Amino acid sequence: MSIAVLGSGAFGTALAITLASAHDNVTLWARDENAANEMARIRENKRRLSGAKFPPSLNVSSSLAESCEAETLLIAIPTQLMDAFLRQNAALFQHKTLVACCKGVNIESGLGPTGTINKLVPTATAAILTGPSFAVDIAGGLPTALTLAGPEDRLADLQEQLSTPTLRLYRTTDVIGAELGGALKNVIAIASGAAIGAGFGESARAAVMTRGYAEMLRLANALGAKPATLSGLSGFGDLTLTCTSEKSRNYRYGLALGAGAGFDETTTVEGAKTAKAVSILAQKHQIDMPITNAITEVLNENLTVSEAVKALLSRPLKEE
Ligand SMILES: NC(=O)c1ccc[n+]([C@@H]2O[C@H](COP(=O)([O-])OP(=O)(O)OC[C@H]3O[C@@H](n4cnc5c(N)ncnc54)[C@H](O)[C@@H]3O)[C@@H](O)[C@H]2O)c1
Ligand SMILES: O=P(O)(O)OC[C@H](O)CO
Repeated sequence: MSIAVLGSGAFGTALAITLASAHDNVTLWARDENAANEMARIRENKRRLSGAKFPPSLNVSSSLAESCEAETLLIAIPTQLMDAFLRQNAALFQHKTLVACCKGVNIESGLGPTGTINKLVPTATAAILTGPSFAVDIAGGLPTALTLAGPEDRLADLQEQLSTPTLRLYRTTDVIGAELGGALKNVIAIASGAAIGAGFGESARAAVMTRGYAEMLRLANALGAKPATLSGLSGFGDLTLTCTSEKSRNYRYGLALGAGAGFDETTTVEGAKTAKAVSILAQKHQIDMPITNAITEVLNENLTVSEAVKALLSRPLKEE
């Protein structure tokens, strides 16, 4: 079985490293020819995942057509860029198994990664790989468990193909639940970071995480997800990791927001655009998502973090 990882950011590179350590015929595709040549030569992605050496068997290519000859294609580019990427290259993806490896909701379409694949490449089989993991941990061979969600008829084979001795995949057919868990937790991670960055303390962060989880569940239920999926790796598991670790870019972005500090705008922070996309979805489905909406208001510069907290605390008292 051949695998290509499309996108040589931190996550794509980490997945390619672990997959190539366990399987033959793994290719990492980078869109930039110079970057691909350098990675092939020095056996490392210095820019995105410095220090993680490539296994000798990992191929690196800047030819998308060649890379797409693989049977299974993992797409590891940020969510907001997937739409254009799939449109531009749709001819190469027909009848392929496309595994989305990103976490978010598209701000224009309101679709998650698999929804985007299904819309733009309907002949493909769409799956998603998501859950608690930092690229540096996966690439370093540290034990990691993720959720693989996809259609029943392909799922067990895919699970076998994409598992490695250190990367343990759990399967589910609840694609909506898996992708919503990964998308929504990033918004709550920004809120958690903001709580800590503004000096509100760890008890406040626990409140944000718990009430954030409650609103994640409300939206997921309304959109047809299974509650059990949200309590698994792709929901609760990833929420816990992302809201408590400074390795998370979403959490660090929140820290900077809370502290009124600057943040490198070129960093991938999926939760920022996803917050806005989710607020629109919540309004459409009439779901109460106060923390997500507060983050959207802060990002739109309609509220400061302190004003957002005041507004959250002054809501009418309610049952848990
Ligand atoms: N980094 C992690 O620890 C981690 C872990 C789990 C999941 N993820 C998810 O993986 C996804 C990607 O994140 P990342 O950490 O790899 O981001 P990154 O910022 O490290 O890299 C993004 C990559 O996408 C590439 N890219 C952008 N536009 C492209 C296009 N049009 N065509 C081809 N390539 C393009 C960039 O060149 C870059 O290499 C995100 O959804 C993120 O949530 C990341
Ligand atoms: O760095 P972040 O915030 O994108 O988080 C990375 C992963 O999603 C954690 O599971």
